[in-house]
Amino acid sequence: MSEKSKDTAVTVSTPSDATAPAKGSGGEVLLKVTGLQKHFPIKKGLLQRQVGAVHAVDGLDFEVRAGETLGVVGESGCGKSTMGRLITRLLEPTGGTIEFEGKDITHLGVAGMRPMRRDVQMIFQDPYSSLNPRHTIGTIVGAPFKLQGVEPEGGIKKEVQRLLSVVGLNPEHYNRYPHEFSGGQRQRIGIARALALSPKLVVADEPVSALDVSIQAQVVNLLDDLQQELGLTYVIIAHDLSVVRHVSDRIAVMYLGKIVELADRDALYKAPMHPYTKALMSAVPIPDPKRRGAKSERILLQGDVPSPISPPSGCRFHTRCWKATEICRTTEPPLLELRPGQRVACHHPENFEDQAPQDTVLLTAAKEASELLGETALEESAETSAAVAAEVSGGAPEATGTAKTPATADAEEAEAAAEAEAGSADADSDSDAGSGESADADADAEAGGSADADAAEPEGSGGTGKTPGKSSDK
Ligand SMILES: Nc1ncnc2c1ncn2[C@@H]1O[C@H](COP(=O)(O)OP(=O)(O)OP(=O)(O)O)[C@@H](O)[C@H]1O
Repeated sequence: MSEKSKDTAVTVSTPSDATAPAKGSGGEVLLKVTGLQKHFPIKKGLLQRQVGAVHAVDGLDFEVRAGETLGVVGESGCGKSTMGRLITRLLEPTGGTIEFEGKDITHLGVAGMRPMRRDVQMIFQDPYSSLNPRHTIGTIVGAPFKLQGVEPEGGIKKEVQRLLSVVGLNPEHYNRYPHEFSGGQRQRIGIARALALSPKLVVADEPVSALDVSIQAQVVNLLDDLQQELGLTYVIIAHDLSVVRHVSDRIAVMYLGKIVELADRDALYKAPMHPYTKALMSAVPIPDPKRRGAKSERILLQGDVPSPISPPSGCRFHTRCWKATEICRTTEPPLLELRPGQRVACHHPENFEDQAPQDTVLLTAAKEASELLGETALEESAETSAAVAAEVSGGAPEATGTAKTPATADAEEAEAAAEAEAGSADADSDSDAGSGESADADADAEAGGSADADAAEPEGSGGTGKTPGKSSDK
């Protein structure tokens, strides 16, 4: 455990201590998602006839292993939150399957889900709306016990106070109301509520994005500590790559309802293979001023994310990709494990041998996108792709990625409800995007909703001090 843990107030003593799996991806598969889809119908007219659908999540395959943290990143609207709500079963999937500990929970009803609610909890983004202002902290954190009919040893009050100290809050504040706490503290209250029933999997949707930067680090460190102490498994959804890098063992990059790359954290940051991942990475500021000068080319993606109502054909990223060729427009690339532990859905991956070397003519959109790139970035990309291709195939790089720089390529014309369980409150699939979190706090309680924080953060709560810049130590 890192040094930060020593100075935190995290003093946990649960039976899970002894059995907490080592941090990493070596555990058993806890959650397995196959072909997961969520299409929100678009209805119009008096008869509310369906005229289309928002393809929010469109065929996800991944698994989460016990004890690991899977980070999920992507631009706004790519379906991250929908994915989180699907795997916690706050939304009913349109297609695909979700297995938790080997059990198919894809279409379990409210009663069937009840026992599972203990094992899977969710932390929401907004600490201000996820706690009922009329209830005391004791009532909020103790609600899951009542909803599940669980009587902890020593009584609910004692257990709630223990949970408050676990998340770095003063147990004496049991009778206080949410407005008496700072945002950071409220986030901790939400985390305490999520932990009440000793879940196995915690899905945190943007757990720190509403917080002041200085408080983000504390909450991230608290989550980290709790994972180590309690052997938790996390799926952490965030758009901030620095946060994701800090907390994750593996990272899934989403674009327009699909996973385009799924890899171990270090591999992903060292050698991203999907051009979209590369572009996302290039947008992360380099904190070290000495390194800022070097390789500072930014890949500026042109335009907005296309509409999920009618996503582009083939590879969904082709309308914004500087490497896109005809095959990208026509054929969807499968998510393939091109390197051990690194799955990528791309015909022309970075840092790897080209998957469609015969297809060398850039699309018009690709040429436009490439204008925004620094020459050096393109050259470097071509060079590394060619070199790796040579290494992998043991032969000459020939007409692989090298042919795909704008300088050498020829032009060519071408053209892209929820099942609201106790916790979901509102979350009706067809009508409310992210309302689950803003809804009634009690409702979230059973599902495990909570989360957020801000400045101040007085009573030396857990996870103080460290910034998310601790890089490799997680
Ligand atoms: N209940 C709903 N009804 C219709 N469309 C929805 C609903 N919920 C989400 N969407 C749409 O699905 C797409 C994915 O939304 P989602 O909130 O999952 O994305 P996200 O990646 O989490 O974005 P953000 O980071 O902004 O929250 C968006 O286009 C969104 O408008």
